[in-house]
Amino acid sequence: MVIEASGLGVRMGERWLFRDLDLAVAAGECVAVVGANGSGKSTLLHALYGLQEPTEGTVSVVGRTPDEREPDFRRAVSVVLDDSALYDEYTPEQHMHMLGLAGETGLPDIASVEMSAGQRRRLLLTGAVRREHRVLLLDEPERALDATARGWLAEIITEAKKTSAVVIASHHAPLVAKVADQVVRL
Ligand SMILES: Nc1ncnc2c1ncn2[C@@H]1O[C@H](COP(=O)(O)OP(=O)(O)OP(=O)(O)O)[C@@H](O)[C@H]1O
Repeated sequence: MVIEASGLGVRMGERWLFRDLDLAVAAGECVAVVGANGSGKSTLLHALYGLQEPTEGTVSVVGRTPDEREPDFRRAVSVVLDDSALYDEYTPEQHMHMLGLAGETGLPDIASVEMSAGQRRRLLLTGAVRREHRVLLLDEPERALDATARGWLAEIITEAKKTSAVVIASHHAPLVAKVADQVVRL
């Protein structure tokens, strides 16, 4: 298994967001985490990336305890967790170049700060899926995307699944129905 969690639980103050959660995701599989606002979906993704210490239980991703500061871990794990990972002044091509990638993104050749929310999201998603990875973690990837881009999103996740283990948190039922092999409801 590329991603394994056993008896995982996170408590915020007095409240357990989730508890006794077991997860096993192999390469070629996508798990969709669904649930109401505030149910703990982002927190679970953060635990898989080492940004949230579990209160109880164990997590292993690519055979390691998640730690986003660790270069080998970062190399193996591609994420889109929020919109903060762009450089305001950089164009799409400059962002791809920074990731060691070339190629057309289909996005306008303007600084990311001038782009719409949906265009920025497409740029983040493009960078995440094009770089080599064994794990893909996407938090509400459908956010700000129009109908055409949502279709594209389902395609890039399906493509990414061919080589990696994928976990998405999503509120978009059609996307979950298209790409998920397992659904975890929080
Ligand atoms: N650093 C923190 N300190 C205290 N509480 C937090 C912290 N981070 C998240 N929470 C709380 O944990 C709960 C779960 O938050 P989380 O963002 O994981 O939910 P979510 O399911 O992703 O929600 P949404 O669908 O709105 O994105 C929320 O009630 C939130 O207020």
